[in-house]
Amino acid sequence: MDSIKSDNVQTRAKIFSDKSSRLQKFLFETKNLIHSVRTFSSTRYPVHYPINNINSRYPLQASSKTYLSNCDNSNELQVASSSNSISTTLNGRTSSNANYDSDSDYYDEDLSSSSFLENLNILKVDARLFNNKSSDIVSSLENSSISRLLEECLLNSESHIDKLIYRVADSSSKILVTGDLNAGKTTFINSLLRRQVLPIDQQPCTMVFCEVLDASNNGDNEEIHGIVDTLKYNIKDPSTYCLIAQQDLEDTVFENKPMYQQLKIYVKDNSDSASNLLHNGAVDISFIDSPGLNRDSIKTTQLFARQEEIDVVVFVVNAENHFTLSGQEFLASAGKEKAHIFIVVNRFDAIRKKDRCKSMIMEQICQLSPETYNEASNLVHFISAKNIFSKDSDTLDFEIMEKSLRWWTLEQRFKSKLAPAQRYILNVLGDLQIIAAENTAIALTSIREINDALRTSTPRYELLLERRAIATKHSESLIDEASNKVQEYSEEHLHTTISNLESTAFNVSYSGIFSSWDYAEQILITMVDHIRHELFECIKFSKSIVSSTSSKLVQLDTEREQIEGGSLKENHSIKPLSPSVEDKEAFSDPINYINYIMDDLSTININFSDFIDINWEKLQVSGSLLVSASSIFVYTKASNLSNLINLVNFSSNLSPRVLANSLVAVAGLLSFGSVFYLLNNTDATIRRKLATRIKNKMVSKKHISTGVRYFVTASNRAIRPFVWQFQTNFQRMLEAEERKRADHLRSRQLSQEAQMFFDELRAKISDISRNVRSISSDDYFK
Ligand SMILES: Nc1nc2c(ncn2[C@@H]2O[C@H](COP(=O)(O)OP(=O)(O)OP(=O)(O)O)[C@@H](O)[C@H]2O)c(=O)[nH]1
Repeated sequence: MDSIKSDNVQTRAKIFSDKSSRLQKFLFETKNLIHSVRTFSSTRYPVHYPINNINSRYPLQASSKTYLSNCDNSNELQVASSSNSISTTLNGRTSSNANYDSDSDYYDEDLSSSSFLENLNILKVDARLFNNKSSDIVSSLENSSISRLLEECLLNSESHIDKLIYRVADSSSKILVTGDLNAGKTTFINSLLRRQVLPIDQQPCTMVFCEVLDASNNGDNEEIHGIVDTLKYNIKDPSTYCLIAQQDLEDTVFENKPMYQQLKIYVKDNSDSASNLLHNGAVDISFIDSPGLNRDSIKTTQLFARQEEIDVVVFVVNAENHFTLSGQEFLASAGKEKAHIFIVVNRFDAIRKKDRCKSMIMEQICQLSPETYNEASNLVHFISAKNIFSKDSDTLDFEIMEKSLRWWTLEQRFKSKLAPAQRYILNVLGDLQIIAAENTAIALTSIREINDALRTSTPRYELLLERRAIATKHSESLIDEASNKVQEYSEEHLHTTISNLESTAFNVSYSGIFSSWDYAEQILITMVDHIRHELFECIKFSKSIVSSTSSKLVQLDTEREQIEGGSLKENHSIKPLSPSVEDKEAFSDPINYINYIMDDLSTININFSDFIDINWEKLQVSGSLLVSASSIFVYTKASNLSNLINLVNFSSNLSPRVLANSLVAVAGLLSFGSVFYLLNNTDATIRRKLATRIKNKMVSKKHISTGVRYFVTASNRAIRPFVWQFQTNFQRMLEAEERKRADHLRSRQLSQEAQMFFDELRAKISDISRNVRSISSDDYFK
């Protein structure tokens, strides 16, 4: 009683307010932390669950264990491990099995538990969800899916913290007054208010829950609100309640027609603040008068008492009846929620043998609620509520009870409002610590593995770069080599062909002067055909060069494939050139050009001059002889022979006749010889002349150089795809390697980011946990 007397409500209220605002701050900080984890998980790095440990007998993976052993204060994790007292789950709900009123060491659990992972709130929920029938589902879930589950849990946790913040900030307290029929519950409340607010009757009369609140909650207006649906009730929205006139209150309370779930009665209490319980400057208290317990009402009242807002349950016992069966049943049930019940044994004035009554009732309390019995001096009061209204009566017991109730309400307020929030923060932070430790370990492992992979892949990458440079150069040189070969061969071959063109027609038979024309035609065809043939020989050679070069490139690509080692998913290796599909397209241009040359050569017509040798020396001899012979012949025939002889006489001592005959014979012989000579070499002349003309045409039209260019270009064109493919394959191989390296670097950066994030998270968790734990209840309960 001394402690009660010395109780300073204002001081306690100040302590409460201080703790409340600190706790609110830490709730906000915890919420921000959870939010940051959720955001980090959804945007940067899917946070890992220690999912493999759910069913494991081992509490943590080695890495996490290491962390825990290094943790500056392992209690903060172990706080979360409290096996029986964890009242919250990470889906944001408070467990109905929570028993945070059971003792004052509610956050000082057995810290030696090694299997706190099994008690990880988040995982406990998930493990139950998945482990029932389909444990395979867990292992089949992608990390990202599990992360999404975590994000959902975190979101729920954030909204639960919002509720806790609201609850911690709420300065009001609710006292539920219940008990047997006619025990004097209403009289008790009226006595506390020092005012006949609620109707009283000798018969059981209260049919509805009536909450009495200070009018300051309703803008200082005294009003009675009949509420049909308490969940929808909004004091600012008149459509959510019915205004009940003061004179109708009695009928409404006695009959509750129409059916209200609850009445809210706003009253002004004009007594001084020290004795005003409703609005006493420290805590705003409201009283809820409930219908007397019977078969019909007990369940409803039990449910009502279980509500979070109910800080204190006052059980009113009729001293004359002691505990009825209904009363006993209620206490047994309420004891599961609230270990301590404030018991008011009323109508004590009507008891004659007070001590006997007291000891009998105390015995009953000892059986029904041992915790209450242990605190009986504060929690069990024998009073006469009615006496408050009679001036002569002794009200000391009532006043003591009143102080006790106020003290107990404040104490319970701490327990019901602050302690759950405190415990929730520690539990959530404990869970986050485990997740952070797991993720730090995973991030570190990942960084180590990536570094190893990068270390291994760097020499290979450098080798590939080197090989590519060599291979590119080599493949390009193969093209140049091929071009040079084709060029050299074609040029030499075609020039030789043109130079030796004449000899190609030796096989054509010459049948004499009268078939010279046919012979010339045949020669022309033969020579042009030969040129055509030789041009195609050049193409053949070019193709052979293409083929051998492509084989070399295939060989190079095979060597490349060996370096690749089958690391690429698709096979792009170069296929050897099939003879059947030798690049017709690539060689279509030179073939067209050959046809063009052929067309051009076909314009060469046989001329008369092709039969005449244009050798001037021969032509002079033959010509002079022919002229002499012809002159002699003409002179002899045209003038007369004597003249001729005379003429000869001047020049010779021969007899003129002999001389004339001789001249004719000589001229005739010479003329015949010349013609014979000319006609006798016609085939050679034709061959030479035609060969020369063809050659000249070939040279003047630059057919050889152009043709060679076509062959070189066509060979290049045929080889180029092989070179491209080979170089592309190398490039693809390098790109795959670069992609792998880029992936590694990206993953490493993410892992490093994650490591930093979780390191910081762990530090912040430690910080908040320490601060939250420092909000001890000790100073409050002294
Ligand atoms: N003698 C005596 N009678 C009391 C005392 N308190 C209440 N009563 C009487 O007991 C009767 C019932 O009182 P209520 O306050 O209506 O009882 P209740 O528990 O609210 O009744 P229900 O809610 O209807 O169950 C009334 O006639 C009161 O006058 C008391 O301390 N001493």
